[in-house]
Amino acid sequence: MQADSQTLIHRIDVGLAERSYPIHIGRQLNSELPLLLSNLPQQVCIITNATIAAHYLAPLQAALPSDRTVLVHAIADGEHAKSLTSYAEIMDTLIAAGFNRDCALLALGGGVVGDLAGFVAATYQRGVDFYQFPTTLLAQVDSSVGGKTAVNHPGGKNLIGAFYQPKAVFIYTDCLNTLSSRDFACGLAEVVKYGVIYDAEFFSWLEQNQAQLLARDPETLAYAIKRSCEIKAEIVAADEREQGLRALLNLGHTFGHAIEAEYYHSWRHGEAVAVGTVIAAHYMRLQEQFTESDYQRIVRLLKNLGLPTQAPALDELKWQQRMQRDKKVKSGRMRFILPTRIGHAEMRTITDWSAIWQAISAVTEHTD
Ligand SMILES: NC(=O)c1ccc[n+]([C@@H]2O[C@H](COP(=O)([O-])OP(=O)(O)OC[C@H]3O[C@@H](n4cnc5c(N)ncnc54)[C@H](O)[C@@H]3O)[C@@H](O)[C@H]2O)c1
Ligand SMILES: O=C(O)C(=O)C[C@@H](O)[C@H](O)[C@H](O)COP(=O)(O)O
Ligand SMILES: [Zn+2]
Repeated sequence: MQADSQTLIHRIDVGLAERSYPIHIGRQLNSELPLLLSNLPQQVCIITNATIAAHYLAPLQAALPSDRTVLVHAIADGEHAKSLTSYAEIMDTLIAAGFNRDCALLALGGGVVGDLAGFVAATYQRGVDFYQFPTTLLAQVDSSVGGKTAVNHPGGKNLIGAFYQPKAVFIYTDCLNTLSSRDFACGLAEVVKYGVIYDAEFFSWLEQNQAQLLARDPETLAYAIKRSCEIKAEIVAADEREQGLRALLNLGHTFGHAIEAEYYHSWRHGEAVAVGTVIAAHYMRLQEQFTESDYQRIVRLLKNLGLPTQAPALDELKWQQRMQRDKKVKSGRMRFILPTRIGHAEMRTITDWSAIWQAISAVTEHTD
């Protein structure tokens, strides 16, 4: 690994035939960036929010070729901005500025900005180029890679969207220095996910490197991001449209999305995924298909990384209604990603609601 903060550390390719693209991982918006962006079209729109812009808009603008027409569109900060309203506002901006089909959109931000900008890119004039500049850990390890783009609907998370791949992903790990501890932990929830579903060795590495991760040690972080992107790239290349393998990336999300949809003002995606992962593991433990010791390892690691492991109180009917809107539901039957051991998970159809409810109840925080 290079120690020089100006150079690229890693490049990973997402292999999707003619839609393949690189993930560049470096420390700072660096000297290579102008070269990597030299093929940008004439019209460029950066989509971001004010919090992120305050830190990273100027360096990104400085790295763009100087003769381009650059528009900046800032959305509101927060999950509520991943909406059809924000989507329509960006469309208005692009149309008012006369942006053509050969424009490019740059998503500068976390998962909210990336998912929304990607969906705009997928649909503006039936599809324009877009580039991801993820600035949260969650976006660097997960949402910027793989082409799931979406907005939320009051009925649920990511209900309106498209599979649409970026042209390239540019990850700069020093951006994480300005991220809050809470949002940093959210990214770690998705990092832990990769260990649980796919790579037992990586899970053990996370257990052994908790302190360095929490201290945001650059080399430790670079490895965690690289390994996460490698796993995601491999899964996406094998199953871009989630016909099978890719569904594993949804571990904990059936439960997590229900919590998020009900409590989006107070719960973050990564926090809800952490709790959802615990519920999934607890369900399997109750079925005696997951060991007590693996269950305890997951709970301990998530807790140590600063994540919640207990669900908020939520009515049984609300859980059921929310989970019925999950995109994995097939012929009216719920399907879940369930770990069988650390490093391996499977998708299963479960028709016995009482068994699911038992796992949810056991993991729910009781305030009385
Ligand atoms: N498309 C996918 O595959 C995928 C994967 C995982 C999650 N998601 C989606 O991602 C979203 C969550 O993303 P998120 O956790 O990045 O949340 P987010 O985008 O809301 O960002 C979290 C907070 O961090 C701030 N922020 C961003 N970068 C910063 C920086 N470098 N320094 C300081 N503050 C910074 C943001 O302004 C925001 O307040 C959810 O909507 C989730 O559904 C999508
Ligand atoms: O890339 C994927 O595939 C994922 O499922 C990654 C998840 O972490 C992410 O939260 C995704 O947006 C969930 O997708 P959804 O299909 O359940 O909306
Ligand atoms: Zn997720």
